[in-house]
Parts: sequence; C-alpha cells; structure tokens
Amino acid sequence: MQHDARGETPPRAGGRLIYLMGPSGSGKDSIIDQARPALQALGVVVVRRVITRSAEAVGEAAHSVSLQQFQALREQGGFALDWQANGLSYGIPVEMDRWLAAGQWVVVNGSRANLPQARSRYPHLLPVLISVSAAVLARRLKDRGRESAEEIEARLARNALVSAGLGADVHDLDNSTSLADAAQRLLDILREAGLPTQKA
Ligand SMILES: Nc1ncnc2c1ncn2[C@@H]1O[C@H](COP(=O)(O)OP(=O)(O)O)[C@@H](O)[C@H]1O
Ligand SMILES: O=P(O)(O)OC[C@H]1O[C@H](OP(=O)(O)OP(=O)(O)O)[C@H](O)[C@@H]1O
Repeated sequence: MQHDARGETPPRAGGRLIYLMGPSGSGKDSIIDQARPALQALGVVVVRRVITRSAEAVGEAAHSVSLQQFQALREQGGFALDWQANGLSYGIPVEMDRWLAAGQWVVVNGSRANLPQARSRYPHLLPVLISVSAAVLARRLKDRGRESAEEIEARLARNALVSAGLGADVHDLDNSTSLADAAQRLLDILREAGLPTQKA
C-alpha cells in the first residue's frame, strides 16, 4: 500500500465516487459481490476496505489489520476516508484518489454517519442507501452468524439512530428481495448517473 499524505483539499476527481451505505447487515458486501463481474466489465473499481476485524472473520473482501496497524496507516495518510463504528475502525485506502483522478468510477462500502465527511472531501459523490425492513435486517444479521447476540443488538440500535436526513440526492436501493434484483438496481443507478455502458 502506498501512503501519500492526506491532502487538505479534496482531490480534483475526473471519475465518480459511488458511496454505498446502509445499516450493518443490509447487504452492502453481498450486493457488491453480486454486481462485481458487471462492475468489472464496466471498468468500475471496487475499493477494498481496511478493517480492524480479525482475519478469521469471513464474508468480506477486506484487509484485516490490528488496531495498532490501523492507527499507523492513518497517521501515514494511508486513508482517504476512515471512521469508527460497531467497535471497529474502517478505512478506505488513499489509492482511491488516484483512480478517481484518472477518471475511473469507484465504489466504496461506506458509513451513513460518515457521509458528511465523505461529502466534504468528495462533493460530487453519488450516495446510494441500501434499505431493508428492521425485521429482515435482524434476521439477516442473525443468519450471518458472525457477531454475538449482543453485537447484533448494538448494530440494530445503530440502524435506528442514523437512517434519516442523509440528503435529498440519496438514491434508494431496496434489498428486501433477491440479490440479483438489488445488483441490477445498483447498475441501473450508475447508468442513470451517466456511467458509460462500455469500458473506455
Ligand atoms: N437479498 C438478500 N437475500 C438474502 N440474503 C441476503 C440478501 N442480501 C444480503 N443477504 C445476507 O444478509 C447478510 C448480511 O449481508 P452483508 O452483505 O454482510 O451486509 P453488510 O455488508 O451491509 O453488513 C449476509 O449473510 C448475506 O448473505
Ligand atoms: O454509520 P453506519 O451506516 O451505521 O455504518 C456502520 C458500519 O457498518 C458498515 O460496515 P459493515 O456493514 O460492513 O459492518 P459489519 O460488516 O461490520 O457488520 C459501515 O461501513 C460502517 O462501518
């Protein structure tokens, strides 16, 4: 990983940042995985997050690091965006800025609570909010089986706290039916936003 210093001003990006967000368990990783081949074919880059999650925690194409490693990366300017949630630290590698500057469209798995910070660095980002009912969310988190009952409760409580007031420009992506439908909707949103249908 290259660790450029984090700039004070937002990089002038020729590409577009797709900021995918939604409660933990709403399906962000699953939708990205489902859409990955189509995104790749369209030249859209999916950013790999850095997370202070144990390497044994399966189910996401993320880079797991210790808290110490995360803090060192952060101090070196290794993250374009970073935040804390659910007792974990999450970072988006600063390499993303080079892809954007080169004109590429880039998808990140973001945080609703961190959207204001993301908007201040990337004023032209495309916000997409994944929604599912509270009941479906509870069932999916339980079935995912990665967290304890207590951790799941904390995630559900956080869902209730930060689901409103994100902005009128936010695109809704319902994930209460199939992953195939949700992935198709994501691709439709990108096309409606002007993503070229063929790789440049
Ligand atoms: N449309 C769907 N139908 C059925 N199960 C789903 C669907 N979307 C996600 N899931 C399941 O819900 C759980 C949470 O999804 P995940 O992608 O890990 O969410 P997030 O990345 O938002 O935390 C996973 O076990 C996943 O397999
Ligand atoms: O501000 P919020 O929108 O509530 O975001 C809560 C956190 O959960 C999301 O990660 P993810 O869903 O991957 O969490 P998990 O896989 O650790 O459950 C998101 O990237 C945030 O880090």
